[in-house]
Amino acid sequence: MAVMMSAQDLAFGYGGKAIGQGVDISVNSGEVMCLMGPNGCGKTTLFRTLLGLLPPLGGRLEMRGRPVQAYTRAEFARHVAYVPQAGSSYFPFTVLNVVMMARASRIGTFATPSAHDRELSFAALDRLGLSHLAERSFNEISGGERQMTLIARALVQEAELIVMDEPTASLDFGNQARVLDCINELRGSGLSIVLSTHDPGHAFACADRAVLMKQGRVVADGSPSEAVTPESLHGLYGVEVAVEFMQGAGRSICAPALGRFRQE
Ligand SMILES: Nc1ncnc2c1ncn2[C@@H]1O[C@H](COP(=O)(O)OP(=O)(O)OP(=O)(O)O)[C@@H](O)[C@H]1O
Repeated sequence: MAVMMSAQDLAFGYGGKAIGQGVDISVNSGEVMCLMGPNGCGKTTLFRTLLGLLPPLGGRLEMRGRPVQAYTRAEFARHVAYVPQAGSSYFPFTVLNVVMMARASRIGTFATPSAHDRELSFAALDRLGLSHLAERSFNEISGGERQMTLIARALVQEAELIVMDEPTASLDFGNQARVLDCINELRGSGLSIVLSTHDPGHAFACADRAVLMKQGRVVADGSPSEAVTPESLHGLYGVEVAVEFMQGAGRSICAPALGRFRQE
């Protein structure tokens, strides 16, 4: 399998101060990697570095065998798309226009989108079941719809790798499932995806690889069943966690064992 992005002995952080170091990870073509770790362990800082927004403080970071810093922003955007957390929105644009804006990396920032760009944007919305929202204001749709719109936006960028920062954060149960389903569908189409999550069960739901990070260092990296275990999760979060296969869901799920269970 071709390596899409790789980091070797990567150190990353802000203003010369390392938040993480000694990170060796690689994302293969068509692979979904799920990154997890406690608050403040450095997930977002690592993502900013992978996205070329922060310069590496040490080590090597390559996209398709070429240092990330050697790419121009426009060139890089043709390979890598970013899905930020939807949060609150201040985009006074229609959903279709928010998606279409991502075509800028293909057509030039100041070029006018063509009928083809419009068609592609509409098709991406349709693929995620959002076409009925195309003319609605991005400010006036729900958080889940916004998150899915941002995924559609990443798709029209036609990148090979999509980096998603906690794509299920603040989504209700149904929308979390829709986003995970959507990631699974994209995974089948050959795209590489790196996502972060606070629910280790998401690794079983949609990932080929799980990477566990603590205090800026990778402490486990493997298939979800190798890397996500009661022991590794206890080491990561300091709580007892049950990791069990659930027949009805067709995959393993993770649930913290609360006080009542600990005493049994
Ligand atoms: N702009 C910044 N300048 C300096 N330090 C920062 C900056 N942003 C974050 N940090 C620090 O870097 C560390 C890692 O933060 P980061 O946001 O990468 O963690 P995270 O794993 O994404 O956390 P969370 O799960 O809470 O989102 C934290 O100690 C944080 O205080």
